[in-house]
Amino acid sequence: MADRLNQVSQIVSSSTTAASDTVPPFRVCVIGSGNWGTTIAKVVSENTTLRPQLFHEQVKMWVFEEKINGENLTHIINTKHQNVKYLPNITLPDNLVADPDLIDTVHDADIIIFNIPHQFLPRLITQMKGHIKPRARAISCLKGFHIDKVKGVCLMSSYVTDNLHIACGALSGANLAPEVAKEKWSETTVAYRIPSDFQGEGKDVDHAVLKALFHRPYFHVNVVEDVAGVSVAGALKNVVALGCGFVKGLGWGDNASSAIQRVGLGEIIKFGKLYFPDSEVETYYGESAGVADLITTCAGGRNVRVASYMAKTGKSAEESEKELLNGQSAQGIITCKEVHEWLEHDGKIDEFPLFEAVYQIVYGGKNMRDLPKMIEDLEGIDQE
Ligand SMILES: NC(=O)C1=CN([C@@H]2O[C@H](COP(=O)(O)OP(=O)(O)OC[C@H]3O[C@@H](n4cnc5c(N)ncnc54)[C@H](O)[C@@H]3O)[C@@H](O)[C@H]2O)C=CC1
Ligand SMILES: O=C(CO)COP(=O)(O)O
Repeated sequence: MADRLNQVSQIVSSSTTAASDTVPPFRVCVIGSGNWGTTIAKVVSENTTLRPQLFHEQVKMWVFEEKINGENLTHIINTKHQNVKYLPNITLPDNLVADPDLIDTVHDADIIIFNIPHQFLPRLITQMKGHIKPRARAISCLKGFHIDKVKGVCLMSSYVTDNLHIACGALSGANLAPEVAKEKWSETTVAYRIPSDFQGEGKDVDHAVLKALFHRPYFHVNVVEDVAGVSVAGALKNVVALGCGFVKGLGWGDNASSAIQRVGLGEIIKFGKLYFPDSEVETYYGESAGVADLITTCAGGRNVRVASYMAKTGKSAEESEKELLNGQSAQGIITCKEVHEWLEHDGKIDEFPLFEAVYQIVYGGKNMRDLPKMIEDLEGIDQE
């Protein structure tokens, strides 16, 4: 692995770079500083230090500024090298610089990594318009969809491309941030399609460059082209995780959780193939972004914890998220609504009974004890 990554650096350093606004060493920035945003910023900052021919060492991380005990979070990150609110007790590299100014963070970046709760993306994109390099490249680590009544269900990476006119891929996998931040081994999938204005090997971002940016000894990267499959799986597993959290909170055990995951995987693939026919079934089974992320999230993610708390306390999803997560976001709460709105608009609600059941429990006051009835065809069976 080290040899392959060194080869990339050599190709880049030996190439004659054309007069272009985006050439190596690439400047990298991260938009977002939550639990995963800060973790990924740590990962890439470690790699930019290691590979100076390929990347500028400094990585800027845009922070939605807030006060912690009267002090700016950016100041705390830049002086104590810790994100005390969203990733406490993890030391961040010195070359990672927190910046509260979005435009200052992105204006000179060649690689923009989006990593915020997905509901905030449209507002940030609006602010970024006209302030980025025209040939910047992007990777979205977001999990969720944008629903457009005309275009339909839209990937976050497509939202970036449509609005900023830059190529955007996706990173997703079985990656609970606290484990990655502690450098416990995990895998991830990076999906990126080489754009038509690709400048050539050694002069532009390609799969090898992305591997060099994200791969760490504790964070193993597989790079593929299937942006849709990676993104759909990442978004929808959060909805399934809410279902698992309900049965977990009710004390129904592992068998029940597996049943939800089984149905959930089927609905994820069906949704993917229906709305993103180019997405590959192999991605859902064979990549970390597929079934592995489903399993890890349903075991110990925030969505499962929030839903379990709802089951135990009878509190709403929003209250539970607020009480449990200290400002972090359980993205399934919003995603199940997006999915419901789209399926209703498209007349396909009946084909996705688990997604609809989760939506109805979160927003429609349905009883989570009825989940089995809501997702199985029990016609002709007497219900006790
Ligand atoms: N945390 C995890 O384990 C993983 C998360 N993800 C995904 O990564 C994305 C980002 O998640 P996290 O970094 O964990 O975020 P998070 O759930 O920790 O959210 C907190 C972040 O949201 C920011 N925020 C709050 N209000 C805001 C506003 N009005 N505008 C902009 N930002 C605002 C906060 O400043 C903070 O940086 C999500 O889509 C999530 O599903 C993916 C893999 C792992
Ligand atoms: O996406 C995740 C793991 O890959 C994190 O899931 P949660 O948001 O449910 O913690």
